Amino acid sequence: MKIYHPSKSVKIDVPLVSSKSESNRALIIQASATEEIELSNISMARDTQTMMRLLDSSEETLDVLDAGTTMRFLTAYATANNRKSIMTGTPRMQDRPIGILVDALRSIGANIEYLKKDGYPPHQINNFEQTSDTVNIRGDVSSQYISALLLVAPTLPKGLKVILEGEVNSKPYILMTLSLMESFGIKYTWVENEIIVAPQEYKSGAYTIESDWSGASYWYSIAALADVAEIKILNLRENSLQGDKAIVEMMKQLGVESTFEADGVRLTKTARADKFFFDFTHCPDLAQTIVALVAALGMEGRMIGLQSLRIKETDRIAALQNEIKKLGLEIEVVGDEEIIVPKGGITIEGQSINTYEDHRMAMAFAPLSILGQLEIDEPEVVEKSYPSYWKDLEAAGFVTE
Ligand SMILES: O=C(O)C1=C[C@@H](OP(=O)(O)O)[C@@H](O)[C@H](O)C1
Ligand SMILES: C=C(OP(=O)(O)O)C(=O)O
Repeated sequence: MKIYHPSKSVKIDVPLVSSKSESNRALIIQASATEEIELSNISMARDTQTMMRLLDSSEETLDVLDAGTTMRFLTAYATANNRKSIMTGTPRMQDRPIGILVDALRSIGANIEYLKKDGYPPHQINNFEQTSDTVNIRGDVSSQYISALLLVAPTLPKGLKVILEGEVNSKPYILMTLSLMESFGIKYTWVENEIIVAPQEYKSGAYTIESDWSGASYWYSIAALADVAEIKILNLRENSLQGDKAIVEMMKQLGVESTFEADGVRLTKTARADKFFFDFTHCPDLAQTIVALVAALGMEGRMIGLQSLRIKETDRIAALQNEIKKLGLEIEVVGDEEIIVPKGGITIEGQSINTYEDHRMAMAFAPLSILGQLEIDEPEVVEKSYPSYWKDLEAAGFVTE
């Protein structure tokens, strides 16, 4: 699909998609509760629609497609509810590790077998009888394993003590899980590296899902690149549960100021710093937006804390390196966790971007089409988290054909 922006002036109130991370947690809580839970503004993201469909399904095989949270949260949920299931997904999902979660569930009494490769989906969940109230789990691969355990913890007969080992990455996602649990009456303690959740029931309540801060990042990139930007993103809150609100801080270096209003956040252009630096350990989903943007602005940048990018929808470090190279700039990758963008700049006009079946590759590069016409491969990948992305961009004056 070709995309360009004829005027480089963007004036819009964006009706952003709602958060798939909040939605998928809230849906597991709703399914685990005996009392009524009312959820509003559930995300239209495919990952959330898949979660809803599978929670309602009576089939034995649960195919999550490419949804990481759906795979991890449903693995723990099916186990805790003694729901005999085969968990599977796309070929890429079958290459995304799940062994740390399966080992944790096995250590408290689950009987789970791998059907292809040890440590990876597909896997079969058999019977579960809780034999222990304590799990030890490393926190440096994916926080989703920890959130998955916590969401079911109150419903386990013995409750759960989760002992976190080593570094904990993506920590705001764990805090989001606990905050949402707390909204439905759950008490917990987190002291040093131990999170304790006693057996208890989720209480009735209502919750409105916030818009998606990860999706907001593409609008910040548009604001930074446009000549004129009058952009307001609707339904974002200053006291968000989402760690990707870190985009507000990050974009101060990249020339965009945020002002919170009652119904959303207003973006204004300001001066930018000479060099960009940020640690993405706790907000990995923002990395592609920012690497692409810094390259497009011709700035020098250093991004660290990127270790989880290699095991997401694609190897995102390799994907960024390949695509930015096509635009004429060699980014430097240091080990598995750091990218250095050299000062210079890129050429956009007439170039084409491969998206590697990764929604964030498409969404992170599309804003660069303010600077020239781009071709974006497999535009439908955005369905995973932000199905109305292209429609929203068209409303902001982008032309797609
Ligand atoms: O819990 C969540 O909702 C998520 C956690 C993060 O994954 P990791 O914990 O694997 O970094 C993030 O990348 C993903 O998009 C959503
Ligand atoms: C990594 C992501 O999602 P998940 O891990 O849930 O597939 C993402 O949305 O960028």
